[in-house]
Amino acid sequence: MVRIKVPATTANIGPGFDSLGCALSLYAVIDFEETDAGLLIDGCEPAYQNEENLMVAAYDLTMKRLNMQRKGLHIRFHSDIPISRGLGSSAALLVAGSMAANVLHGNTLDKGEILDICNQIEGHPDNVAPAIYGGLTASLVEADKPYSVRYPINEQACFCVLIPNFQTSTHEARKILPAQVDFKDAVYNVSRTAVLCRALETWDEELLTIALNDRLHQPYRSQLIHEYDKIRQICLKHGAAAFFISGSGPTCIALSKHADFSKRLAEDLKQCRHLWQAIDLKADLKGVESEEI
Ligand SMILES: Nc1ncnc2c1ncn2[C@@H]1O[C@H](COP(=O)(O)OP(=O)(O)O)[C@@H](O)[C@H]1O
Ligand SMILES: N[C@@H](CCOP(=O)(O)O)C(=O)O
Repeated sequence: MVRIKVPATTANIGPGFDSLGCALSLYAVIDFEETDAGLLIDGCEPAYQNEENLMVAAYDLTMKRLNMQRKGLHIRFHSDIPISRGLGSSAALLVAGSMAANVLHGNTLDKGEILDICNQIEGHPDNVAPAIYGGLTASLVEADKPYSVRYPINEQACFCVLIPNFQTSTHEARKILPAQVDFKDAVYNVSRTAVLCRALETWDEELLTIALNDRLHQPYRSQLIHEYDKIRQICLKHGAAAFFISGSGPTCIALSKHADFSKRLAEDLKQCRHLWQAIDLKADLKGVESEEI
């Protein structure tokens, strides 16, 4: 039996659409045990207790890569990562399933191969890469193959995640994006993404505020997020260095160097309708971990 611990992730980080991502200190812990036959999944909603489950899909694709076939599987699932909120729940499941199959069958695949398998299912590497490697990652895809590099992130960086009481689907939030962008907007994002990676390392607050802006996805997706403007104003009023949509939303993130930033927001959040929950997180630097038990 193997226990997999995998972090939540925030993708895009403002201008780095489908490229930047950071692992966060919020986790799913999942046990995988091979059995003689059948599939048993404990701990998640009945709707997900079947062969369609993303953990199972990633497990099976990894077994295929290993030229093996799954017999039976018992999964015990516990996750603090909310579903369909923009914190990479689907990537966490994929990474856990792929990693489990690998560890239970000789541990012959490296992290690059796990990334490749998970990206095949997820379709973009910006959540799965930090879930695997930890920390801040930048990724690209060339001829269907994902490549990721890791950037240092300043230890002062605090991510106050604001999670509302409604969901949005990543699939739907991708459909509303335009098919083409203005050249000036492309330059706006490319320049900010490059500068942002260094500003996150040095913690240059002036640059972080400017570089964390985006013209590719947030102007469209903010319309799907109830109370977006109100939440943004609250966070900036209380001293956030920057505010951005986590992944495809609806979770938003206030970036600051204050480890208890959520406390500053508590009173104002009571005035909002969508029961925004504020949680103070740090970057997770380890990425997925496995332990044979
Ligand atoms: N416990 C779970 N078991 C199986 N599938 C899940 C589970 N949690 C989430 N999912 C799948 O992941 C999807 C959510 O992924 P997505 O829309 O990409 O949002 P996010 O990754 O930001 O949470 C769900 O619609 C479901 O298909
Ligand atoms: N780059 C993707 C990231 C989606 O992240 P999720 O956590 O919302 O699934 C996008 O912006 O569509």
